[in-house]
Amino acid sequence: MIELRSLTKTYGEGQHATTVLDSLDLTVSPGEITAVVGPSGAGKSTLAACVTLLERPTSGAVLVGGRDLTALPEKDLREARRGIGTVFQADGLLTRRTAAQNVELPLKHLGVVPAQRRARVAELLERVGLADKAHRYPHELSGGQRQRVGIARALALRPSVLLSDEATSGLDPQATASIVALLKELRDDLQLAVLFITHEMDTVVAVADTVARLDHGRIVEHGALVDLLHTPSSPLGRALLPRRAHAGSIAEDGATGPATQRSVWVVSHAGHRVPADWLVRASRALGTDLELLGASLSTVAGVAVGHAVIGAPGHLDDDDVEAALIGLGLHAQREESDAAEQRAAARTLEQPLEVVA
Ligand SMILES: Nc1ncnc2c1ncn2[C@@H]1O[C@H](COP(=O)(O)OP(=O)(O)OP(=O)(O)O)[C@@H](O)[C@H]1O
Repeated sequence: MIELRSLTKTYGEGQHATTVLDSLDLTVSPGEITAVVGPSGAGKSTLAACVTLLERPTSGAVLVGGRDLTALPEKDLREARRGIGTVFQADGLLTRRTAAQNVELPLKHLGVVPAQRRARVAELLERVGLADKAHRYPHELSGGQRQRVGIARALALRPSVLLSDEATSGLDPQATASIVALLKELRDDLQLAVLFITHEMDTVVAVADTVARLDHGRIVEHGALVDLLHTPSSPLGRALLPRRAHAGSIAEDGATGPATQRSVWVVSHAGHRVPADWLVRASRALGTDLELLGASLSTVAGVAVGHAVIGAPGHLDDDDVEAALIGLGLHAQREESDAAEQRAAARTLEQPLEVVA
């Protein structure tokens, strides 16, 4: 487990002081992946540096397994840092060493005897799916494979916490997916507490159990991923599952009549409670057809989540439409947008509708 308590980092002094981390509290439990997201300059890199104590926090505590790292003198810190394995964006592998030799380095520095080192390296490479690449040099490996070697090296000293600082940034989607799968496996098999710092929202949705949003050095939102995705009032929930533009019958030729004669609703789809045929049921309840204008739906942690944009004929009362949708377990919010905006949105549609099984 890793606990950050009132973690504060201020650079400079007096008039020139800048507080980059501001009384930050965060706990990641064993077997949990917590993603920390935030815009550029929010303090993500500083957080990573303070967690490993490469930067000394100005105040506050970093506890790993209940032990406060900030209270330790430099000589004891080295040993305590072994509790945290780190993986960075640049894999940081030594180019003239093989994958096995790179993984072996922390064990060598610790003075582990050669026979044990070899056994542990073999076990680690097996663990990350690279047993057959032990003797390859970094330039002979793909980006994803290099990052796997980095993860194996980070695990060499059996840490209880894994800090991933933009570890998947710059990887192609396939390699990212394979690293995400590996991190989840490690979370479950080794009961690691994983602090996953990233700016990639798609990856957060794929990997995180909980998400914290960092802004100006403070955690301004924090919660379980699925809860955030089901909370339309949550900026983080919205950012994690971006709404696709409207599509379909909002055509330039106004084939279905002027868009102003219809109300447009954004419906958040919380799959565990909503019947699959909710659109048909809502239409039936209202005695008229609702139109599906666009949707972005996917499955997270086995639950269908996402947004749909629907159009309701203008003669319907807003309260009735809302009641029909809410009655089916949906969140519904009427969109204030004029026809011109809707046509623009239709033109900017990027992706086809994803169909959820
Ligand atoms: N050594 C330093 N001295 C003064 N200010 C610093 C120092 N390091 C970082 N900062 C400031 O702290 C703030 C947070 O920086 P940080 O690099 O942690 O943000 P970030 O969220 O990682 O951003 P990015 O996603 O762009 O890497 C920035 O405003 C930055 O200018």
